[in-house]
Amino acid sequence: MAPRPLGPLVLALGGAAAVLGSVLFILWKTYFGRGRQRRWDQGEAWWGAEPARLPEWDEWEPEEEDEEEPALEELEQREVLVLGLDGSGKSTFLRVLSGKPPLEGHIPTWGFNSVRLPTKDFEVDLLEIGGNQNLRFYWKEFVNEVDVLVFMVDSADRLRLPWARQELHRLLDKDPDLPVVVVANKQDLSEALSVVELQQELGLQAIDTQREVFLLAASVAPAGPGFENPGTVHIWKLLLELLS
Ligand SMILES: Nc1nc2c(ncn2[C@@H]2O[C@H](COP(=O)(O)OP(=O)(O)OP(=O)(O)O)[C@@H](O)[C@H]2O)c(=O)[nH]1
Ligand SMILES: [Mg+2]
Repeated sequence: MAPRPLGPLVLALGGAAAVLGSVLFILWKTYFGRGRQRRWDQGEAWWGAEPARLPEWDEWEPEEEDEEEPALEELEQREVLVLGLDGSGKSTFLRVLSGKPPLEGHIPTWGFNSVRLPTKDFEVDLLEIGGNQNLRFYWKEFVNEVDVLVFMVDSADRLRLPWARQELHRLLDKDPDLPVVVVANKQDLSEALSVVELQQELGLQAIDTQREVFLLAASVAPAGPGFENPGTVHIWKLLLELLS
């Protein structure tokens, strides 16, 4: 039997991803697009909607509030964007950071995935955008909105390292001042490239020395027992330093 043509299906999936990406982009822009201000200001919904209007009847009297609600303590926000090819370990990183166990297998992120982690001085929003090829197109739209970029690399995925390199450099070109933490993930795997090899493969040695680019070896979810350093702690410590 002749193989069925995949063209229409691929087109439909591509179209769906494009629509999804646009919607996500709009959501992101309204959610993140107000700089570093707190986004849940009193009386305002987080998506920027108008607060509900009260009816304007003459006889209508609002009930007197006895006590004012105590103001929420203002904590500044910091934004970290987590990007990298599909399967590099972004969702796993967010899960482990927020104290959850890694999921079995790869469940692709078809859009955004975020966690908010409080610290003593500020709250850190970590936001992953899926690494699927259709979503990568939107990555560059977000780099100017954040304080730090984490770029996750699967150190054992040798075949796709040139793609990772290309995407990383596109992002570096987009915002020359953005601090970047490149995570050489999956160091627990025997076929993983070392940090020195990755520095070469990702073209990091050629980057302007003024620029803040860090390359950290990690294994955010080691396969099997016996791998001592899970690798999220030193990434988190570096992020806190960069965000302070
Ligand atoms: N061996 C090993 N596997 C890992 C590690 N980190 C993540 N994985 C596995 O890699 C697979 C993909 O991880 P995800 O976190 O879903 O990847 P992702 O970057 O979010 O992928 P997309 O959402 O598709 O962009 C999962 O099966 C994880 O368990 C690691 O440090 N070592
Ligand atoms: Mg994911």
